[in-house]
Amino acid sequence: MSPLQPYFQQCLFSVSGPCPSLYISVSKRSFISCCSSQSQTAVVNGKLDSRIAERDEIRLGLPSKGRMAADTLDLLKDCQLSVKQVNPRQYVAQIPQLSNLGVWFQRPKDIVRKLLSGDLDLGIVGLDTVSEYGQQGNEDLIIVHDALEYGDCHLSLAIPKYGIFENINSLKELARMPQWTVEKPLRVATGFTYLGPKFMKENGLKHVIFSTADGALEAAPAMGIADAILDLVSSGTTLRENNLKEIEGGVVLESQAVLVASRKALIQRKGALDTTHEILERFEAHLRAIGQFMVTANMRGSSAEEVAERILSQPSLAGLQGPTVSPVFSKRDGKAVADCYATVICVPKKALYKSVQQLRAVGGSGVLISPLTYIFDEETPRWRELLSKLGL
Ligand SMILES: Nc1ncnc2c1ncn2[C@@H]1O[C@H](COP(=O)(O)OP(=O)(O)OP(=O)(O)O)[C@@H](O)[C@H]1O
Ligand SMILES: O=P(O)(O)OC[C@H]1O[C@H](OP(=O)(O)OP(=O)(O)O)[C@H](O)[C@@H]1O
Ligand SMILES: [Mg+2]
Repeated sequence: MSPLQPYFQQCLFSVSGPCPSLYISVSKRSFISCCSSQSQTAVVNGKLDSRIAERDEIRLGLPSKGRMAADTLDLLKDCQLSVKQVNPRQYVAQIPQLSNLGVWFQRPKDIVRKLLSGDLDLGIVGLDTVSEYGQQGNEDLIIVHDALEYGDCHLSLAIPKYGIFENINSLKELARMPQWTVEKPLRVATGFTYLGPKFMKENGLKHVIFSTADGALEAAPAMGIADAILDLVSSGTTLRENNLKEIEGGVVLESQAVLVASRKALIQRKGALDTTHEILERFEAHLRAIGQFMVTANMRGSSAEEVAERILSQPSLAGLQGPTVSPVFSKRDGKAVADCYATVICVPKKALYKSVQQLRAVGGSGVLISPLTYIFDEETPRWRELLSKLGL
């Protein structure tokens, strides 16, 4: 029997107050996943007990399947944080570089729920999932990195291109349509039952009702089940193929993969903040590096300054902080003499060929190009931001 079971029996639906999202999750969604036996958040004698579960490992939740799964593993691999998973059906794995961390594969929405319940400490999911299942505004979730640069999509309202909607192209026009009344509200099909109503309310649409389904929502208008849908869009193909259109002002949220953490875990769990710092630094340094190449070349010249001046005369050769120019020594008459210089610069991928041409134009030869793994800068702004969100 879990140590919390007696509490659950006494106060099954009294988990509220400081943690309202837990209450909503319990009443509207999966009770079991929110009230895991390992979570130590419970109301005892009217007080919130917010101790975190005792365990030695820090837990990172990663998507077990779906469109985020492979890209998440690729990102970690590119950051030299490869996940060692014996086979894809095994839901627990390790990252050898982070010895105090265990990886748990879960469905994206369960990652967010388990962060809230204290069963996970860190997770990687889409911002849409955090916003929907983390009930934005909940103080216990912190976005550590908000732009991991994959899983891009947006949550958007879409209506049919035909019939009464033919000339409706904005949310304002949709709201002004005389058709929507108390008796006959606008019917919206969505899987986003928290963000959907919130968005409509914020935008002053009064007569709206929602229905929900797990997928293929784009069929709902043609089936006569709904007037509009609210769903994720990336390429726009599914909308187009189902004769639907997005409207001005209808985007609820722009989303991409994010690193999210439990505030409680960062503050209370031993090692969690240090591990988060390392993951954040590696992500930042890698994401900074993927847009850049390192270019090295030899340059003849009379001095390092003269070579640097020639390089800086070219618009694409400034590098991240100006070019590095170092003497290359050869022995002449028994003496070490520098008559050639090596230059190293970082060049954005899209300017690569232009940079090579410009290097050659100012006397560069033997140009070598290598991909960059990391660019570690000074302390990242995201880390400072995280510390300030934690009040540290
Ligand atoms: N075109 C897209 N459609 C849906 N999700 C997308 C799209 N592009 C990127 N994503 C991201 O991928 C996530 C969906 O991943 P996945 O399909 O694995 O989850 P899911 O469908 O919510 O899971 P489940 O099958 O458990 O309902 C979204 O939350 C979003 O962040
Ligand atoms: O803009 P697009 O690139 O066409 O992508 C959008 C579609 O992709 C997702 O569905 P998914 O493939 O997950 O299928 P489902 O709706 O059955 O879950 C989403 O729910 C949209 O239907
Ligand atoms: Mg899906």
